[in-house]
Order: sequence, then C-alpha cells, then structure tokens
Amino acid sequence: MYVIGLTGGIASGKSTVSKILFEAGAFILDADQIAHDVVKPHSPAWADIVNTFGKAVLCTDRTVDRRKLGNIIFQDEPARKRLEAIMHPHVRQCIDENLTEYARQDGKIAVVDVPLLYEVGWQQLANEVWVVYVERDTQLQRLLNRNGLSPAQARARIAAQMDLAAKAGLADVVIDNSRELQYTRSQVLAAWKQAVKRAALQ
Ligand SMILES: CC(C)(COP(=O)(O)OP(=O)(O)OC[C@H]1O[C@@H](n2cnc3c(N)ncnc32)[C@H](O)[C@@H]1O)[C@@H](O)C(=O)NCCC(=O)NCCS
Ligand SMILES: Nc1ncnc2c1ncn2[C@@H]1O[C@H](COP(=O)(O)OP(=O)(O)OP(=O)(O)O)[C@@H](O)[C@H]1O
Repeated sequence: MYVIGLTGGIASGKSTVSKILFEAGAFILDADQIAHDVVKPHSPAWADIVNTFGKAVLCTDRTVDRRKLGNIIFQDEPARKRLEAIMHPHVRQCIDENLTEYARQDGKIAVVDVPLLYEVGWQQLANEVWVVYVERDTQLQRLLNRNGLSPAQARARIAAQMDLAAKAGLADVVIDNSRELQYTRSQVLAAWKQAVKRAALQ
C-alpha cells in the first residue's frame, strides 16, 4: 500500500486538499476524525480523559466537550502533553488497522491526514509527506473565520504546533494554499499525477 502523509498547520487547508485527493481516487484517513471517534463515552481513551481532566470536561450526555477541553489544553502545555499521551496511541492504532485493511484492496493510494505528523514523529508511516502551506496572516484569518476563536486563542493554537515554514522545509511535496482554490487544485492534481507514477514503481 502506498501512503501519502498529508500534514500542515491548523486551518492551513489539509481537508481542502484531501477532498481534492478523494475525488482523484485516493483513500482518505483523517486523524482529527479518528481522535473524535476514539473518545466515545466509556471507551478507554474517554475513561483516561475523565480520570485526568475530571467530569467537568463532559457534556450532559457524557460525551467529551471538545470546546472545553481545547480551551484547557491550548493554554496549558503540560495539560496538552497529558492529553496527547492519552490520545496518540489510540489514534495510531486506528490508523494502522485501517491501512492494513486498505492494503487488502487493490492498488489504491491512501492519504493519511495527520496535523501533527512531524511533531509526533510519524513520518515513517508514509512513503512520502505533503505539507499544505499557507502564509501566517492568512492562516490566522481563516482560523478566526472558521472557529469563532479570539485572536489570542487562535494564536495560541498556531503556537502549539511546529512552525509551518519549517514543516514545508521537511516535506517531499509542498502545496501552497495561500491563494485562490483553483491555484491549490491545480498544484494538487499535478502532484497527484507524479505520486501515482511513484506509487506504480513501488
Ligand atoms: C483538543 C481537542 C479536544 C479539540 O477538539 P476540536 O474538535 O475543537 O478540534 P479538532 O479536533 O477538529 O482539531 C482542530 C485542529 O487543532 C489542532 N490540534 C489538535 N490537537 C492538537 C494538539 N494536541 N497540539 C497542537 N495542535 C492540535 C490540529 O491542527 C487540528 O487539525 C482535539 O483536537 C483533541 O482531542 N486533540 C488531541 C488529539 C490530537 O493530538 N489530535 C491531533 C491529531 S493526532
Ligand atoms: N484557498 C483557500 N481560499 C480561501 N479559503 C480557504 C482556502 N483553503 C481553505 N480555506 C478555508 O480555510 C479554512 C481551513 O481550511 P481546511 O478546513 O481545509 O483546513 P485544515 O488544515 O483541514 O484545518 P484543521 O486541520 O484545523 O481542521 C476553511 O474554512 C476553508 O474553507
């Protein structure tokens, strides 16, 4: 199974790129979605979160209140590290299981969208890594428009991640999503053509 690791920064455009890749024929795995799925009430990760952060981070239906948990962990680095220590083994296990399942099906390429791929050191799960880059001011503006955060909260979330230009420096492929969608789409489709050729040579 040929795997593209898709990463970038918060609100840099990973979902936008993965949608284009899905339409081009890729399997898509989304680590954020997996992170939401593994905290279903009474799952092991959910129990660890309740033990660590208390029942105050639950909604009335016992699901994790992600807004509340986000507000805690993005202004308290030790708390963020504790949440990551709980979550990442579960997320990784789920990614590995899905990739094993996909490998049974023929010849498709899998795209694994992991925002923290470099921070967590999971580059080895991919044959190649793509970074979705955006200029800092545009990233902040898109994050503010999307999440209804205050500028200080949005900056804290960006600061909790490795510098995006540094990620771009490590990437096999960089998609610049600073401009209009059509510009992004044409870069993605050109890079996809090349990746299909590399996958065929594997
Ligand atoms: C903090 C949580 C509850 C906030 O949930 P919420 O629905 O508001 O945000 P969502 O999950 O959609 O994440 C949005 C973006 O935040 C950024 N982000 C999430 N967790 C982290 C983190 N630990 N460190 C830095 N950035 C993060 C990512 O860029 C992500 O794409 C949630 O993100 C979470 O459980 N994070 C810990 C697990 C994790 O590290 N996930 C990242 C992928 S493995
Ligand atoms: N080229 C673009 N022009 C204008 N808006 C864009 C562009 N690309 C993405 N956006 C918008 O920016 C926001 C972030 O994009 P997207 O959700 O794809 O990022 P992401 O990296 O998947 O974010 P996260 O990992 O934080 O969930 C969205 O509201 C999206 O509609």
